[in-house]
Amino acid sequence: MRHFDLVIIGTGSGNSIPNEAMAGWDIAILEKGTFGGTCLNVGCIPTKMFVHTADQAAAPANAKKLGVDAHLDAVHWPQIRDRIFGRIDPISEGGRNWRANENANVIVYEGTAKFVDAHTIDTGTGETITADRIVVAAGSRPTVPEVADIETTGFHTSDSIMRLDELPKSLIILGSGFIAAEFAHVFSSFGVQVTVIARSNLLLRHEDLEIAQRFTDVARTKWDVRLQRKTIRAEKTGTGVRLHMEGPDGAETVEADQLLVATGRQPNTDLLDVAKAGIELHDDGRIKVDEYQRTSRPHILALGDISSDYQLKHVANHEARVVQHNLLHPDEPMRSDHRFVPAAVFSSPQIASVGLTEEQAKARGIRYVTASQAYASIAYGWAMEDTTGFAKLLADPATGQLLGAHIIGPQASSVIQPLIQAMSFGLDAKSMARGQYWIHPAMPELVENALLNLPLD
Ligand SMILES: Cc1cc2nc3c(=O)[nH]c(=O)nc-3n(C[C@H](O)[C@H](O)[C@H](O)COP(=O)(O)OP(=O)(O)OC[C@H]3O[C@@H](n4cnc5c(N)ncnc54)[C@H](O)[C@@H]3O)c2cc1C
Ligand SMILES: NC(=O)c1ccc[n+]([C@@H]2O[C@H](COP(=O)([O-])OP(=O)(O)OC[C@H]3O[C@@H](n4cnc5c(N)ncnc54)[C@H](O)[C@@H]3O)[C@@H](O)[C@H]2O)c1
Repeated sequence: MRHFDLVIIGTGSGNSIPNEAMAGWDIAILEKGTFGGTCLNVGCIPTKMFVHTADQAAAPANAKKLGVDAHLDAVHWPQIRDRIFGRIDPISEGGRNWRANENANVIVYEGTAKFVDAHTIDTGTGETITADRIVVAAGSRPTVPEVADIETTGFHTSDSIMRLDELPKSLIILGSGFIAAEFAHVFSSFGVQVTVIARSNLLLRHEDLEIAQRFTDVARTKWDVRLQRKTIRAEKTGTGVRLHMEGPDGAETVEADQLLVATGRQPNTDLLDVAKAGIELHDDGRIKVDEYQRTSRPHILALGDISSDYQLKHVANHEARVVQHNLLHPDEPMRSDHRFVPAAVFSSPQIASVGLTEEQAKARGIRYVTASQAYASIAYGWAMEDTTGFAKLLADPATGQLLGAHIIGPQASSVIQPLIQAMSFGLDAKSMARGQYWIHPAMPELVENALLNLPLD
């Protein structure tokens, strides 16, 4: 049986761990799917390439209020799809070739790995291997909700929807989180009739309440938004799919050409038989790790979606850097820093957030002051004629330190970055607002004014 110094399961963020300092180590990398993992192949990167294209497709309709008559002539779905994957697929293949053929100390096993015991792994290729240390970076996959006949009716998830043969005329999106919000924007901007079905009374319910409320209000002007619906059954029709639901007004149905299920993601621990390694799990199936990314078996480390509180690529990458350091420097390990984890929803409008929501501050009994600033009241907001965007901040009244920042509106994912920086480096709101120039009349004036609006001494 072949023995390795290090085995890494999963080629998403896990693939970034082997570096030159490990050139003398025997390393095995195990992958069951497409090399490069979720973000590159079916996640962040293709979705944002579609979102940018959707922003362009939506631009003519938005230009009207500025006095510009423009018209969207056509959306060439196959060309868009092939442009995006024509760029991504070679990157994945190149990454695979580099690891498999050009890294002298790395062997790639392409199969579904399973633990045999805490040091032994069945690679799923017919070969079983052993290792001194193991990194589990096996990610997550879409959850399919319990809806009668959904499997036989057929549906898409984020894994398949971006590779459709043709653009549907209509699309039902089941779910109301990140993926639902982003794909609703993409497909509706391409002219598809979109219905979004939510169990709760708001879309993006994890956001600060005022942000989720505003997003839901705007969404209702563009998409058929059905809130507080329980989906009971799916049914195949001559042209697509019909869903049977229970809602506030009783039973109802909705039909479309295609169905996208976007109801969350589950960790891939079940595929790995982790019980055989004696690794402890959370109730939701995630691997339990300590601040050094060590599992309950200290020679096994875990990172990213399979263990993290956050299903975000920048978090998986951060945790991979921590794991890499701790493998190389076991006597001087570093801790993961999850204090100020930002996230953005690349929909329309965009949303970005970091730190506490107002509801979390209240629930935890944390003292806070809050202030908002509308895009409509800054000069660049006038330029864009924005009427719905705003920034909302929470700060500690005693120290002026920021506790949370939430932005809904144009380029929110970029506009929020100085607030993430201030929180990460402990800059208080007043020093931040008045201790630097803010380029006039640019979008970050939204942040400057929100900071100045905070009722701080
Ligand atoms: C549609 C979508 C859009 C997203 N957009 C964003 C975004 O804009 N920004 C952001 O921060 N995050 C985004 N995310 C989340 C982000 O993609 C994930 O948090 C991140 O990719 C997780 O990385 P990972 O390394 O933990 O897992 P992954 O990248 O999923 O890698 C795990 C790998 O392990 C392999 N594997 C699993 N089980 C086994 C096994 N038993 N044996 C061998 N191999 C196995 C899998 O095939 C996979 O390749 C998005 C996710 C989706 C689905
Ligand atoms: N921009 C980004 O960073 C980005 C983009 C996409 C995905 N992601 C990551 O991927 C994860 C998965 O995304 P997601 O949108 O699938 O999950 P999510 O957790 O964001 O949202 C899932 C939604 O589905 C709802 N839901 C669950 N079961 C349901 C049912 N039976 N019927 C109707 N609704 C139901 C939930 O209430 C929730 O609103 C996200 O949590 C996020 O961390 C990030």
